[in-house]
Amino acid sequence: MKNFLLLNKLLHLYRTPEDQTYRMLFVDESTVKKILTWENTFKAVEAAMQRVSDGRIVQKPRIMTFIPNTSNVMGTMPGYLQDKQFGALGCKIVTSFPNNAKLENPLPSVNANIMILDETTGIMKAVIAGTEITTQRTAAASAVATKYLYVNQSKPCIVLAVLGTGVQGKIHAEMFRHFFHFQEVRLWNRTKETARSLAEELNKKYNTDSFKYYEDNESCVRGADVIVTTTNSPVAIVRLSWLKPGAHLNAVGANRHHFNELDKEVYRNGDLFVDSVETSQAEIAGLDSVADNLKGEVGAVINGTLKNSPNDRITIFNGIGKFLRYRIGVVPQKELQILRL
Ligand SMILES: NC(=O)C1=CN([C@@H]2O[C@H](COP(=O)(O)OP(=O)(O)OC[C@H]3O[C@@H](n4cnc5c(N)ncnc54)[C@H](OP(=O)(O)O)[C@@H]3O)[C@@H](O)[C@H]2O)C=CC1
Ligand SMILES: O=C(O)C1=NCCCC1
Repeated sequence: MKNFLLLNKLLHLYRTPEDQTYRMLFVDESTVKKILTWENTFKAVEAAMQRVSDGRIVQKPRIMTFIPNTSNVMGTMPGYLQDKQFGALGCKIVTSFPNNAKLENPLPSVNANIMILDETTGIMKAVIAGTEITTQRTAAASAVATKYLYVNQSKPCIVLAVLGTGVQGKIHAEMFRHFFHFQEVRLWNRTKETARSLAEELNKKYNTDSFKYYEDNESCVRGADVIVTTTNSPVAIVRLSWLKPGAHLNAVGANRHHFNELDKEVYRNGDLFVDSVETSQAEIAGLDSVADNLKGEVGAVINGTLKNSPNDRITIFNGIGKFLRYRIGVVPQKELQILRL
């Protein structure tokens, strides 16, 4: 992290000496794209998960505003972290409008902005475009969970199956291959052509033939070591009988239909880990029915206060998405000149 300093330090520079108020800093999407790296996003998410489990946060379940008669939703995620280096008071607003992807000129279906407020005055200091941060952060959360629940157990990273090849499917496929060196990355999508063309695009980009297109979800999942689901599917797209003992799953799809991409039997026969027990209990419909399978937080595994599952157990990570995950480590000071208003 040599070139990276933290946003809160940067923001001190915006205090004007005359009136001691802050100028508002706006960091747009293209600036974020220039300065974010997968490595730093991974480290930020890893640190944030640890802090959630250390109890060094104030973070209530987010407020989801469902827009009637549509599948559109706005999530509001306030949070506070007391920490000299990483401290933050802020709020992310994220929308999920699934039909954006089908527009004549497609837009991302998930869009976000992050507001940062001064911890002593409560004055807003910055608005940071949060769509790329959300994209990378979500895949990094799955990657951190996979590292601590699966890879660190010396389990094989040969075959990755990615179900759903929208924005999240694509970044999961690329990031997981980058971090864990999967030999084969299988891609399945409801609209088959999208998976086929993504496999082609990624094989070309990385000069490889490891990205494989699959016609049906069952054959995509059978034999996979790690499975990622990134769809809006309201019904299960992964069944227990397709899974290898000891496989790891990251269930990312989280719109109106939290918790539905994996068949209930998968949860009943697996160990479930989350990023925050408190917010997951509030948000994940049906969690009560598999309460015995909820083992705890990934951060607790990282901190060493929660034991990993036995090697032949199926493990599942359900990430909900948190303001604090976005806040830390996001803006490198090296870009100070670019960001100075
Ligand atoms: N947990 C978290 O923190 C986050 C969760 N998400 C969630 O991840 C999911 C994917 O997001 P993103 O990639 O940005 O969205 P995209 O719109 O880019 O992709 C949506 C994907 O879902 C598939 N899909 C939609 N409806 C169905 C269905 N009924 N059955 C099967 N597949 C379906 C689409 O397939 P097709 O091409 O056929 O339409 C496409 O592959 C969403 O549920 C989103 O809310 C996203 C970001 C953060
Ligand atoms: O946490 C997030 O960010 C999201 N959660 C569910 C909907 C899309 C974005």
